[in-house]
Amino acid sequence: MSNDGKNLADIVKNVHRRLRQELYKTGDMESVWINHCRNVPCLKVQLRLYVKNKICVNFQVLRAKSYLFWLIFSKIILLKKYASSMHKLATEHWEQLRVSNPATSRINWTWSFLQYYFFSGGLQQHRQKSNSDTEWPKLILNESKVTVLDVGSCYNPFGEYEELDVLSIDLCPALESVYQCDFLNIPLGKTTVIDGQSVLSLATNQFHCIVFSFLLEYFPSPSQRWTCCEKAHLLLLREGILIIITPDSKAAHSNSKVMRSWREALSAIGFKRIKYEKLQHAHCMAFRKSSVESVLKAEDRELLASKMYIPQDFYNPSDSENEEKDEIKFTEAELAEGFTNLPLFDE
Ligand SMILES: C[S@@+](CC[C@H](N)C(=O)[O-])C[C@H]1O[C@@H](n2cnc3c(N)ncnc32)[C@H](O)[C@@H]1O
Repeated sequence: MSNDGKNLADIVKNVHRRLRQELYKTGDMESVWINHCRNVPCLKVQLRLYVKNKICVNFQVLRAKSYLFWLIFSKIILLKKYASSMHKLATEHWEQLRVSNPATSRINWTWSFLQYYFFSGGLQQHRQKSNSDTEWPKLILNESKVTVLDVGSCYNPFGEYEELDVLSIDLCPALESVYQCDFLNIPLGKTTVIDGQSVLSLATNQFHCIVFSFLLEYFPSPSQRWTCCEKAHLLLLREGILIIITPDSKAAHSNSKVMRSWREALSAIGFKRIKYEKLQHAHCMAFRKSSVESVLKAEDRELLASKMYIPQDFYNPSDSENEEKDEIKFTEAELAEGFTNLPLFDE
């Protein structure tokens, strides 16, 4: 990979690493998350507030406000930089590989699975296989389009497919075709509400497909990943599909324990894994919403949420500046290595 590509990948990885460090320091994932994404969608409001408060006579207060403003502003810049780096990495560097070797592409994989499931009889096959007495509702495609919610979309990679009706959302979108939305905290209700460039709420039982492509490892805690999967279950139509793609450049077996653990957690939510494939740089999985909402006890939920771990969750953050160097200290270092890298391709 070129130096430019490596630099872009470092910007992306550093944001993930910083979140994990913050969580280790404070142990409070809620405040870490609020801090991370606070005010991202309301830069205009922040600027207005700041200008209004500039008349404040108390110098200390003004200094504190300036500092706060600087903090907020630097965070916004950080997330914007992340968005543009991720966009460039995917569309310039990874795209070259997609063209030369289409089998390596998570986008191609997702599209070919959706074609099979929704347009080539896959849905019917799985309905029969499920051996359920339940009367399955007919999953209807509106105008023959598959409704897709692409969470953490960044640059709307699925927008190119005419057969898909895609709602792309991201904490900090790289493009205007992607709506701003914090999926972790978005309210779910009867209708989807969009205001300008932001999604304010999402309707349950609405989507044929939800995509988490390179999303879950962004979160520093297993329970945040679990929350996303629970939300996906509520938002999907019955028999709908959750696609999860997670980066890993190692051989399939190296992280099979992690993938098994995710599968168990998702099964408890009501998702059945119906397709798994290891591509050169990613694990690709399709989960089918096979049951209506399950009622879980609080202690079971906690245990199940912990199953959504990734190896980096166990790093000592004081070592994390030199994460790669320090891997040898961990018993699961082998396992962890694959996940410390977003796909970094050797040229
Ligand atoms: C590694 S990028 C993946 C981009 C794209 N899906 C792909 O496969 O190339 C992860 C994206 O998830 C977004 N993200 C992280 N947390 C999110 C949240 N709570 N709600 C919405 N998007 C989120 C980030 O802003 C980032 O753009």
